[in-house]
Parts: sequence; structure tokens; C-alpha cells
Amino acid sequence: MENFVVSARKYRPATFRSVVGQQHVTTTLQNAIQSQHLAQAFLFCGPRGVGKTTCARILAKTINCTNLTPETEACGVCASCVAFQENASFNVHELDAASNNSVEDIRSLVEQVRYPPQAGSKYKVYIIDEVHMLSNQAFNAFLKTLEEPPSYAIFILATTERHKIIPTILSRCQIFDFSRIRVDDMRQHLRYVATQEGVGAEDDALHLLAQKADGGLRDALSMFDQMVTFAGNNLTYKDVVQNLHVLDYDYYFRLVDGLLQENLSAALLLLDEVMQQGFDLHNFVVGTAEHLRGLLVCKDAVTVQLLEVSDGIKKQYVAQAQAAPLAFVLSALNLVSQCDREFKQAKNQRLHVELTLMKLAYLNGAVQFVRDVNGPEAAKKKN
Ligand SMILES: Nc1ncnc2c1ncn2[C@@H]1O[C@H](COP(=O)(O)OP(=O)(O)OP(=O)(O)O)[C@@H](O)[C@H]1O
Ligand SMILES: [Zn+2]
Repeated sequence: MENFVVSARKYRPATFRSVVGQQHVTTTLQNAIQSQHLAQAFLFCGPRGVGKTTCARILAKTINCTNLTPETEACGVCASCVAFQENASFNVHELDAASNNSVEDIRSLVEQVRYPPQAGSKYKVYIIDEVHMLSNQAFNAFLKTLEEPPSYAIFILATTERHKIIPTILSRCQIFDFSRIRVDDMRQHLRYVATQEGVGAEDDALHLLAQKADGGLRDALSMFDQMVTFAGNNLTYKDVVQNLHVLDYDYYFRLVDGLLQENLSAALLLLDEVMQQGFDLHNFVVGTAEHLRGLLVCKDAVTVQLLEVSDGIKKQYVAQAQAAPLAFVLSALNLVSQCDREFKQAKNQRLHVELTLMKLAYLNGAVQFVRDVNGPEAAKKKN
């Protein structure tokens, strides 16, 4: 049997073009290579698993490639590219500062910098991951090198915590901010991986995975692997709901339907059903807030694009948003946010949520009522 390679590693992009959702970074880097205006130090900032290390490696490979393609990509076949792909290049050094953060670690790297690249190569590239983890001493040892690097040395620093990088480093680097990956881009990438792996998957299943990954593509791919182990080569939306332990949208739609009809008992029974399934109560509160936010953005033809769900579910949102008065959605969001804030302190958390549902169930009527009392007539009287 073949060794199983996790998808996040197997599908690490090898070219700028195949990096998902970071065009602002890849295009700028390619232009710099093309016009030979390469900075000597880069700082890649951004959340976990969005392609910082990946882009650092592609940059390292591309600037040493002896046969660049017209699209400014590494050729993948020259001696330098081959050495790089086999992890045998002497011109690229990687240091993970999360596990190697001592002065000695950085000293041995700095030592290296004095020796020019091997014949035939232009650059020596130093990639330092999680650079904010370097000890103070290590940072200082490194700073000297960064101030006066030999012309062949390129430094690529990566961090998830830009605020921890001292100004002296920041000012010496060209800074790139990596974005969270959009749900839709992620879904498309998951579809690509699924096809490559011979896995059939419902669109909604991939959509939900992408949503749960919260902007990180590595997480999305890990979850995908986990799902396939669990469900086999045919991934349904139900599988994902069950395995990730998320609550189906349907519950939230039913909840709001009930609340709009002032059907308190329906709302309370639904809460009971959710709890019977062993679903976390606080997640339910957060999920309700997200659902209401979904309705809010669907109130407007422009903001509706902020809703990152599949087309089928979007239709459901738009329909429910039309049925729910804006004042109801806003007040409900306030109440649910308050419920969320006070959740940890509540002695009886179920009661706390039930109480919120009661307030919500009478909100629609109350909103009308409040509007009557404080309407234009009431305002006139005050004056
Ligand atoms: N933008 C992206 N396009 C395509 N694949 C990606 C992207 N971002 C992450 N991945 C996938 O996730 C894996 C990990 O990505 P990478 O190591 O580049 O992330 P990172 O931003 O450096 O994360 P960390 O800060 O945790 O080191 C890659 O091997 C790749 O499979
Ligand atoms: Zn090459």
C-alpha cells in the first residue's frame, strides 16, 4: 500500500499561479522578479495556514531557477529547481523559530550567510518561520546580518503575529499581508483536491468544510482528510454536519420562523432537540447570532454578497430576511449578543438561553408595540 500523504502536504502549490487567494502577493513578487527589483528582506504576515511558507519556498525556488518561464515561474526542470524539489538545495535554508529560537540557532544560520551560493546560482535564501518566536538575544544577533546582508542573501521572515515584530526589523523588510482565504476560493480548491483524489463530494459538503476552516486552507485540507477517513469516497453534507458536529442551517431557519410567529413553545422545543443531540449550548448561541447576521446582510442587495454560503442556502436566507422586519433582526442580534456575553457567568446556562428565547419570541410583537408608543405621535408630544 502506498504511504498516505496528508492533503495539505501533497497539494502544496509549487508555482505562484497555483497559490489560492493571494494574488496581491504573488503578482507583486513576480513583478519584482521580472523587473529585477527584488528586496533583500521580506516579511510575510498573516493567519495560520494561508500560504506564507508556501510562497516563501516558491520565491526561493523561482529566483534561483536558471530557465524562468515567460510567466515568471520556475521551470521545474533545471538543476537548481530539481535540487530544490528534492530538498537537496544548498541555497535555501529554513529555520523554524518556533522550535529553534536560541542564539546558537540563529548564530549558525548567520555563519552560513558569509558563504556565497553554489556556482550557477544567484541567491542564498533564508526562510525563518514564526520569526516572532526568536528570543531577544537571537533577534539582536540576527539584526546585524539583516542590516548589512551580502548582495546574494535574501531573507524571508514569516509570522502570524506581526505586532510582536520590533520596528527595527519591520523597517528593513518589504511587508506582505496575507489574507484569509475566502470560502468560495477554498471550496473550489477542495473540489480540485477531491477530484484529484477520486472523491465525490456534494457542493454543500465542501462549502461547509470551507466555512468551518475559518480562512485557513491547511485546516480545510486537514478536515477534508478527516472526513474522507470517516465517510469514504462519497462525501455528503450530512456526513460533514455529523462529523464536524455543526448544527444544520435548518435548525436556525426553523428557530427564526418560530420566533417570527411568536411561537415560544416551538423555540423551546427546538432548543431541547438541539441539546438532546449533545450539541454545545454556547455554540448554539453563537450560531444563532451568525444566522441573524446572515439575515441582516440579506436585507440589502449590496451587502448580500457578504454572506458566504452556497446558492441554495442563500435563497433561503433571502426569503427569511424578507419575512423578518429589520427592527426584529437588529433587536434579536442585540439580545443574542447579550446572551453570548453573559453566558459564561450564568449559573444555569440552559435557563439563560431559554430566557433569551422568551424575549426573542415576543420581540416581533414588542417591536411593533415599541414603534407605536415611540412613533412620530409620541415624539410630537414630547416636544
Ligand atoms: N494560499 C494557498 N493556496 C494553496 N494551498 C494553500 C494555501 N495556503 C495554505 N495552503 C495549503 O496549506 C498548507 C500549509 O500552508 P503554509 O505552510 O504555506 O501556510 P502558512 O501560512 O505558512 O502557515 P503557518 O503560519 O501555520 O506556518 C500547504 O501545504 C497547502 O497545501
Ligand atoms: Zn528552473
